Amino acid sequence: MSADPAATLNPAQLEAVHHLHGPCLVIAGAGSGKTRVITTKIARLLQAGYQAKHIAAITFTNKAAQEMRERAKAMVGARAAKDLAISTFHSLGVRLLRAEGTRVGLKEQFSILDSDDVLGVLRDAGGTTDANQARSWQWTISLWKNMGLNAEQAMRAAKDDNERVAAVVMGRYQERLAAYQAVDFDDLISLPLKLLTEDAEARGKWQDQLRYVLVDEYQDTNAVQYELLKQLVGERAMFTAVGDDDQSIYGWRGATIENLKRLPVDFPQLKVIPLEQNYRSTGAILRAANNVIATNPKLFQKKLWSEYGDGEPVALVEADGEEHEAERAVARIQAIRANAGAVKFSDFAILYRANHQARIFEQALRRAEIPYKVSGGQSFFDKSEIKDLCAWLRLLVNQDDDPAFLRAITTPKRGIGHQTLGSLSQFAGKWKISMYEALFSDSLITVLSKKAIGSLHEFGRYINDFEYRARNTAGAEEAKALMLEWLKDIGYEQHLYDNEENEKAAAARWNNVLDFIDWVAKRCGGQISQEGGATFEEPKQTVLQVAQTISVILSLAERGDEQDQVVLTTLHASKGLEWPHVFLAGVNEGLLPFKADDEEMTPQRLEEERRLMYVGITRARTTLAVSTLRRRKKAREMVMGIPSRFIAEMKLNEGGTREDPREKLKKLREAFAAKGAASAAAQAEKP
Ligand SMILES: Nc1ncnc2c1ncn2[C@@H]1O[C@H](COP(=O)(O)OP(=O)(O)OP(=O)(O)O)[C@@H](O)[C@H]1O
Ligand SMILES: [Mg+2]
Repeated sequence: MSADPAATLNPAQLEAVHHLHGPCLVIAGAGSGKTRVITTKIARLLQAGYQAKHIAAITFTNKAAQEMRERAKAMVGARAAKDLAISTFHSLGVRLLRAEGTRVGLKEQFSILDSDDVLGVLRDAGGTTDANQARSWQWTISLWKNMGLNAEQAMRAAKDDNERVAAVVMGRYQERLAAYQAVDFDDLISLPLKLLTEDAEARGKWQDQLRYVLVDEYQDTNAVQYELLKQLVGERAMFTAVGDDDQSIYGWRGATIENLKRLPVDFPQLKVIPLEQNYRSTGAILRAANNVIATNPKLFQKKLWSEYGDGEPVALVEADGEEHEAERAVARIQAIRANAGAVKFSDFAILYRANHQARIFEQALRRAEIPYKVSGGQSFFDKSEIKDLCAWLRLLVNQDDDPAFLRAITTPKRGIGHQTLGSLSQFAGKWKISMYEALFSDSLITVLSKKAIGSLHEFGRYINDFEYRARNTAGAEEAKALMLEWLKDIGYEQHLYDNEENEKAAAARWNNVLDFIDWVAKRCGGQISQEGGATFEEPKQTVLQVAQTISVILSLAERGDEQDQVVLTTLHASKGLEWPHVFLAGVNEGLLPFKADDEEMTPQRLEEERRLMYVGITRARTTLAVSTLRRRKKAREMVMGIPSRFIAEMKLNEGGTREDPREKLKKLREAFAAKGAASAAAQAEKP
């Protein structure tokens, strides 16, 4: 361990790190080093004699937990770090239930239901096959559970008939979970809470086990999590919580800022420490962030300043549509990398409000051969339907690609069974040829029936025929027609509907397929009509040529250096993280602030969206681009894009020279001293 783990902290951070004998709350803006306080404090606690296993740090996501473990490891060494209990509230809950579940009526082996399982149980409990109905119950019941309500209490709290029905379903749902010996995610918090509240012995044991608790992102805890924390720390109240009320973005999931207000009431000895220096962002970025959040009512007054100077102004990108926006993002990445030395791909993040916004960026990044990863959501190209289609395209390009062959021949199913394919594969292995080549071999008859060979030949002929057509079809419109014909030939749409549990999911997949087809077709050139009606002429390419480039792009992206990738992520999942270069996409009314068509925008919702914008801006260290769409796609239609009110609130044209007051003072003093020295020198020169 380094001599003093806190060597590079400022006095306020040090105060938080060294405050060991009582509860401590660090409340401070983004990038002020709150998480750094937590990791350093872990080292400090070890130094002060705490054993690692007695220290629990609670983070908001598994990823954050992993990162904190890495940081702790670097600071205190792998041995000490191993025993630290660094986890999310949920995984801490799992640990408690695995150890003590029998005390709250669980068998030793209980199961944890994921969201799909829960929907299944809810449909059963509510006697419906309607997935949307089940989803709405799931939502309501989860909120109730997070507020600490049981079914009876929920019934009393219910505001209308819908909610009363939900409360009845909740009762039946809980009965079923008990019968199945299963818990859902919310139970992972509420059952440990019940345990610690009602069982003094268990409470004593765990308070003795986890002697010091640290909580990051405290503003996003919900009521049940807060109660659990209270039970864990008990009267001794040895804990440090850090948070920022301006970054509370999970109100929709039951997180409540009340927890911040309650802390000093429940723990009168609480030491509250503000941090004011930001170590993350340039002045220009910080000013934009401060300006936006200033519009929200304040719980705690915070003034953030940075020593880093103004830096580059925040860039405002105005794009003609989603595709243009993605091109602009790619161009920025390329320009920044070209202009500055040693900029890695992993220095860039593209942030957006909703998952579906990722796809167009993915496609543009692929086209530019820039490695990327979609964090906290599924990549478009990892979706099974897109992988299916890519397998077919790969097979067109190279019939000897066995994995692609296997995927294509089995999706959709065409009555060729596993046994047939197994024999074909063995035969191919024996003769060291590809499965495709094996399929046309005369001696295949020694291992397969005539009927099986007949179906294999049919598939082989189809591939040949498709390849021939792909070789001879060029231009966007023609390409699209060919590909739609192909999908019809192989019955792909039907395949999706046969394999998805509900129609909505199948329709969503089919939509992805159509998007993919459009994307491929556009690359085939010719007369292309752009979003919004403009057309232009591109050199024509055949479908086969395009399939070739796509195959290359696909394999490139898969081989890409795992670490060095542009990050695509939602604003919610970006919390706590930072990148040198951030591109904030789709900053439009309706998208950010997000507003559903049937939704009435309450002031509370708007404030939460504004905090989300604040989170987004404050992820950036060196450059920030905020992008807005002049036109945007809404349900497959183009609508006019209205710049988000948050853009005006950033006040990008104002200021730019506003200095850190301390900097200003220092300069004044220096000027004064210089002046004094000059006049002294002038005096001295006088005869
Ligand atoms: N005293 C310090 N001196 C230099 N750099 C620091 C100091 N404290 C923190 N940093 C750096 O500043 C950046 C922001 O710190 P950190 O992530 O801890 O802030 P935070 O308050 O947790 O931010 P957020 O609210 O976004 O979670 C990190 O790169 C961190 O290493
Ligand atoms: Mg943090």
